[in-house]
Amino acid sequence: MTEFNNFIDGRFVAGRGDAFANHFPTTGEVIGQIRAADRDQVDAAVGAARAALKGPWGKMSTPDRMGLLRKLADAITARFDDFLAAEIRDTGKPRSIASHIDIPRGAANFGVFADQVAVLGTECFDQPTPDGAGALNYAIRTPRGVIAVICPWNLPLLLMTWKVAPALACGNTVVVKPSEETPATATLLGEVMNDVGIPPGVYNVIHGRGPGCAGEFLTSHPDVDGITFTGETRTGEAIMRAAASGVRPVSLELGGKNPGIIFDDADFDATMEGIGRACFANTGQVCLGTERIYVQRGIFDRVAEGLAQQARGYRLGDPFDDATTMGPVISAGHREKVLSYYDKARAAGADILAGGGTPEMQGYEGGYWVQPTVWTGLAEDAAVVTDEIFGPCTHLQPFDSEDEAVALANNSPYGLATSIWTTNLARAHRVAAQVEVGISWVNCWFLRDLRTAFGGAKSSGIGREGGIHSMEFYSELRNVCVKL
Ligand SMILES: NC(=O)C1=CN([C@@H]2O[C@H](COP(=O)(O)OP(=O)(O)OC[C@H]3O[C@@H](n4cnc5c(N)ncnc54)[C@H](O)[C@@H]3O)[C@@H](O)[C@H]2O)C=CC1
Ligand SMILES: O=C(O)/C=C/C=C(\O)C(=O)O
Repeated sequence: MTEFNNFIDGRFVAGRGDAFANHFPTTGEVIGQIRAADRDQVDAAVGAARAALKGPWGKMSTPDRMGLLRKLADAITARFDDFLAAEIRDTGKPRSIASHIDIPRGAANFGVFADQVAVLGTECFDQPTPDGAGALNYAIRTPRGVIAVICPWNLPLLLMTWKVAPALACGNTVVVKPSEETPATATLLGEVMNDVGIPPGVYNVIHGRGPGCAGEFLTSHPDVDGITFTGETRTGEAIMRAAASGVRPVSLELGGKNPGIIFDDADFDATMEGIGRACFANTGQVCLGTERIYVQRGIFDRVAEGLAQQARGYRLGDPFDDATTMGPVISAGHREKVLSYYDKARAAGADILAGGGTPEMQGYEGGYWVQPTVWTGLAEDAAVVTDEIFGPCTHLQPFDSEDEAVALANNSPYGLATSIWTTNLARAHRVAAQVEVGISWVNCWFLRDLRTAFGGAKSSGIGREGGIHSMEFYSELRNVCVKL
């Protein structure tokens, strides 16, 4: 059984907070024990991060830091199989997904932000003065300081390094609080940090739950200079309240109820492939996933049947078997939440085109399984159509006109992402500009260029990360005005 310890100031230390079990979602068996950090240990982690800022890390040149980030990318790749096994055991996600998305992106994030900091410039202004000599204003970029990184369980290494890499690139130090469901890859990264020579205190990991525990101890710590978070909107609100004390900046990437819009001129096969992934990839546990689909009436039945067939075609099972295409959801609690929506859909009179319950899983009876599910026929104010479910399920609704599709898509407090499927380019541009989201995909989904702005509108978040936008959050500009 693996013991997940905290990583503070370059050393692994057993937590003095509560201890709780880590489960393998495929079977439900206990595979590890997490020893949460208590308040003093969170304090020690923040203290170590502060000391590292003042120490060798704070004094290191940007090229040297970039060199270490590139080494980190290489070192993750060198230990690819260890990271892969750790991620699969924590999440139950199929190897086919983790080996193509989670672990490669975990490494790539460090390379991308090393490149980004290499081309980072600042502004400069000549200023006329009454004496005619002028002044020169130029900005220098300073790290924000100690960054708290609060992560979810759906893409643990990918989302954690998406924040840690730019934070370190800008010269900050970090204290990471991984999800209590997925402690493994953040812990393993501690070993890699030591192996490549990242100074102690630059990267710290504290384990534990959120409210009243390590998460809250960290976000409310007065010596934290900024907080970055991905997860549920209500948690984002709690973190924002904590950040108000001390006026600390936050970057929040929150929930979604993302609409897909399919026009009748779409390339049918490509659309079905893309929208299917958008609904079911990672067992629907992707904040960008599509839980509402609006289909132009003429092709509604064909799309509905195509999607239902896809849902029925998933192969659930052993994540280490390459034939497996869908894993369980993350936990017993999350399964209960997802299934409660399956019940609500049935009670509200949905047409269940596929799934709608729990699969028979011989040999994996204790696992957290749910069936990939497709519904239609519900009103737009049904809970299944309004709430983020975060499971392998979606609801289809017909529309007649472009304006109606846009209005339906925008009828949500969330605004994270959309995908628009059409061969009419003018319409694609029009609709992409009108849907109130941070990310509009046209004829694709989850096609990521890591230089682009990533984040949500409305209740889906505050701020953008990615490329220069990450640099803006993880550094501060100081203007220097020189009288000539
Ligand atoms: N990427 C996303 O958008 C995600 C959305 N979710 C949604 O959120 C629901 C709940 O899942 P959870 O894992 O409970 O998400 P969550 O948002 O509560 O947890 C995410 C992280 O925040 C921490 N946290 C929770 N409360 C905190 C607080 N008051 N202060 C500081 N840290 C805190 C947790 O320990 C975890 O590390 C899911 O059912 C799903 O609908 C969950 C995970 C990811
Ligand atoms: O590609 C990314 O950087 C992020 C993808 C997914 C999420 O943010 C999420 O599911 O929370």
